[in-house]
Amino acid sequence: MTTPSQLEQLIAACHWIGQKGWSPATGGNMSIRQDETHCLLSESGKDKGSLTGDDFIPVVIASNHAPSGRQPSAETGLHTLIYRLFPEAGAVLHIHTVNATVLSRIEKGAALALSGYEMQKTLRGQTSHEATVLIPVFDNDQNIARLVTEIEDSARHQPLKYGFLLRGHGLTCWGRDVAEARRQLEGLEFLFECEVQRRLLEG
Ligand SMILES: CSC[C@@H](O)[C@@H](O)C(=O)COP(=O)(O)O
Ligand SMILES: [Zn+2]
Repeated sequence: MTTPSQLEQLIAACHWIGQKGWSPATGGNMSIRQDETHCLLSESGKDKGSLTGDDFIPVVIASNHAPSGRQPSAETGLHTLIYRLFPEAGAVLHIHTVNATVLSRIEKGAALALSGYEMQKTLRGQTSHEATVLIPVFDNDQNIARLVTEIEDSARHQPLKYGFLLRGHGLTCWGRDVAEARRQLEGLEFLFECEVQRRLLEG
C-alpha cells in the first residue's frame, strides 16, 4: 500500500478537524509546504470540514501572491510567516476551538504556560510533564500584515514553537509534516481543555 501524499493527509486532517467541530462556520485554514518557495493554502471562505484537493491554492511564500488569481485564506500571511521562519515546517493548521478562543481571553499575559501535564510530551522535543511549555498569545488583529510583523518581532526574543494563540480567535499550529502538525494540534487542544477545566475548578 502506498503512503498517502501530504495533500491527501491534509485533506483527511481537515475532515477530521471539521468532525471535531474545530472549524465551525468556515473558520480555520490549513496549508502544506509544496517546496522551498510555494505552499498550498485553503481557499478563503470554504467549509474547512469538507475541502477537496481543488480547494487548495498555490501561494508564493515570499510574497503571499497566488498566481492562479484565486483567493487564498484571509490569514495567508500567518502561514507564510511560519514557512519563512521555520524551513523545517511542512504543514500549518489554524483552528477555532472553544477552548483556544476562551483560554486565550482568560490568559492576560503574552504567553500561556503549560506545566504538570503528561500530554506535553505530544509536542516535539518535550520529554517530561515537569517542563514548562510556553505558547505565545497575541492580541487578535484584522490587519494580518501588522499581526505578522508583531509575531515575527516577538519570535526574536520569545520562543515560538509548535503554535501560537490569537486572543479570542484560535490556535495556529505547525509541524514538519501533516502527521506532526495534527498530533501537536490535538495535543495542544487537549492541554487547553485541561487548563480551562483546571482554572474553572481551582478558581
Ligand atoms: C469565519 S470567520 C473567521 C475568519 O475571519 C478567519 O479567522 C478564518 O479562520 C477563516 O478565514 P479564511 O479566509 O476562510 O481562511
Ligand atoms: Zn481564523
